Amino acid sequence: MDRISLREKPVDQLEADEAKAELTYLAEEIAEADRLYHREDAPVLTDGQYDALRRRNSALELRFPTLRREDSPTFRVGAAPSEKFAKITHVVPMLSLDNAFSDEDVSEFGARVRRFLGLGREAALSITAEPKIDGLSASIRYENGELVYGVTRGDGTVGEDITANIKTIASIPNRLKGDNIPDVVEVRGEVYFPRSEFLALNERQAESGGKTFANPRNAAAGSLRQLDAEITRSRNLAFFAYAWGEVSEPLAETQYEAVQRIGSWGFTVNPLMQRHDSIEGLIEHYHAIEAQRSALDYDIDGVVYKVDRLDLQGRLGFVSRAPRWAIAHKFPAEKAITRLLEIDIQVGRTGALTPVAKLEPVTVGGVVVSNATLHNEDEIVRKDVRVGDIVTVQRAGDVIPQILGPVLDENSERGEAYVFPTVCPVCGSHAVREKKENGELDAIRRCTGGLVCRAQAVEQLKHFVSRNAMDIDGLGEKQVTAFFEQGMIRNAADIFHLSEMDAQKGRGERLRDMDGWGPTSARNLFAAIDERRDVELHRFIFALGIRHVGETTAKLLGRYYGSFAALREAMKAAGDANSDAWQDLLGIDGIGAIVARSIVEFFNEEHNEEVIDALLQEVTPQEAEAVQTDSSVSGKTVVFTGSLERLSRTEAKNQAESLGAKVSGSVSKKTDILVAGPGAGSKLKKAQELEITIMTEDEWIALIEG
Ligand SMILES: NC(=O)c1ccc[n+]([C@@H]2O[C@H](COP(=O)([O-])OP(=O)(O)OC[C@H]3O[C@@H](n4cnc5c(N)ncnc54)[C@H](O)[C@@H]3O)[C@@H](O)[C@H]2O)c1
Ligand SMILES: [Zn+2]
Repeated sequence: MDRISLREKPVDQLEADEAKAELTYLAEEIAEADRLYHREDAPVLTDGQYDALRRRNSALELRFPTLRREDSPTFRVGAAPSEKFAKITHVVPMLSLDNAFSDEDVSEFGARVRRFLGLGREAALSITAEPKIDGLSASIRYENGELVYGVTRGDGTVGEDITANIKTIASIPNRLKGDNIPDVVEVRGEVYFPRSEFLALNERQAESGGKTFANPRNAAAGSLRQLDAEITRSRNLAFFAYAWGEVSEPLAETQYEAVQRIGSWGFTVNPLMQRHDSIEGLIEHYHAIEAQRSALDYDIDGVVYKVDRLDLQGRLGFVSRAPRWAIAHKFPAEKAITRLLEIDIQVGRTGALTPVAKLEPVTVGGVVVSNATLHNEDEIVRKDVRVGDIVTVQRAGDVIPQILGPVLDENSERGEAYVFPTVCPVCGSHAVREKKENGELDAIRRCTGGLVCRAQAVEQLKHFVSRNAMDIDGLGEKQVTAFFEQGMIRNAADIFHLSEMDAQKGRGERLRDMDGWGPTSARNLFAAIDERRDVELHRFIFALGIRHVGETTAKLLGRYYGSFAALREAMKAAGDANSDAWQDLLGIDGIGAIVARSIVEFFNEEHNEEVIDALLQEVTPQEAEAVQTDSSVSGKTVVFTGSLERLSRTEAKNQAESLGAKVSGSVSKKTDILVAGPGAGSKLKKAQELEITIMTEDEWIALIEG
């Protein structure tokens, strides 16, 4: 999700219309993140990124109160319940919490509460502090001590009915214990996934081909929000009670006592909950909890403070999505220090080379980390991370831990600066960084050996056989992946040997004997493959999977060069940046420098050449559909410039091409005709210098119609 990069402009420098646009953007972005996180249990942002979006939104609304949207994230909690579940409306809404990120934020919270209540600085104010459990909240309703239903928070007003799932959780009683039980009580708290179970769950999931989870919170959400409660049961979820919803009688006078009372009914309440009379006391306890964090069997992401007296809570009430009497003091991201053993380069399915740090295993926030990302080449340089260094690793509530940088002192003995490979570690082809539109280098280095690179093979093969490429009947993504996995094809050329290889196999081992195949379908497949041996040129070019070359570019290339041999020869020549071939390629209307460079790199990578040679043994791409060769402009190179009045640019271009002309975007010695409309500038001047035939639009039309 590239879109989430925060706009950098300081809030106090924004104009109202900019702020308005940004508020719209933030509302959409946050709503989408909420949906993915709360409903799909599949977040795409880190919690840090998400919190930053919300903070920016609040800052904007503070500065431009009138621009606050009706659907502002400030008013919203969570996400609407999923259609998968029946809905239950909360009698008492389930809200979120405001966040504090620093000690000052906590002091400010205390001051705010005192101001609101009209309490002087000396007046007593007791506040509880307890871990903020990173799971998902649920409300469980009891009538006369019997469990009636369980609900998720949903959007705070309406939640999802998860009664069957809740009943499978051992730490949630089906019947409340003791004799001190209200007629009606909704116990609220957090369902979480014990850490001790988390790694084991992921291992089991991976083995059985199921979904693995990024962290215990997602595992908890994914396990609880199941249609099949037996799956929930198998997951050993746990629950901490810390709050309540509707009650038929007051539970106690204070938060602390109310929670202890809930505990007496058979619920687990958190043993780290304390009461303090000063902000200093709270912050001290915060640090004490933080220090134990990695030893706890549950993930926590902060400490929640709540005004202890329930009568004061009642007076303080709520602001939009959170109570005024509570705040969550979030922990900074978790860090640890360890040694960087090695930098591994992994090649992705699209050829991207990603550096992965191999670490001496270390526990970060309760999870053993032995791999971390280094993002890309520039990051390694910027942080000057070297193999052998002691480095700081961070895990910020998200999936992949990252390396922050080396920890150095005068005595550090360091290795050489890391040199990022310029060849693909998988296939040995060149790996290059593209220049972007703005002239900067792309952060990602990619393998150019698209046709030979094992890392890219499956994706390449899928593309090769796809509908708009070779379009082989009966050979789709599924089949080609299966053949690859069975070792029957490694690259595109192998497809054309399938039938031959198959014929050499013994009885019971041939394709016709395989699951899902039979004599007819196997025969049909081989026939379909044979039929595509004389594929159209543009399909063949597209099928090669050259980066940036889509169907349109493939057609342009096909039309311009006419045959595969001509294209290939020209591209080899274009490897020389001073060549006419390179200028020619750049001149093709519709092909920019980035695309051109990528094509040339592809054809000049020797590994690709081998596969192209092998392919050409099997496939004979047809010459581009014969264009009219007897027209007055066939074979001529034409450039259009200035504004055209009778034809649109595209029309003029298509027409010229269908008459066998080549349309170029720039004037060179090779240009035969320049069609110049009003407003023509530098191209006209250049054509005059080169003494090229110059025509008006009318003259051009007369020429082609004549
Ligand atoms: N990564 C993403 O895309 C993404 C998207 C949405 C939300 N989030 C995460 O969720 C947070 C916002 O979600 P939220 O609205 O649930 O707010 P929140 O998680 O910051 O705080 C409210 C919740 O804390 C929970 N909680 C845990 N222990 C508690 C305790 N002892 N007392 C009271 N409540 C306790 C309750 O479930 C409550 O609903 C963000 O700060 C972010 O970390 C991430
Ligand atoms: Zn490669």
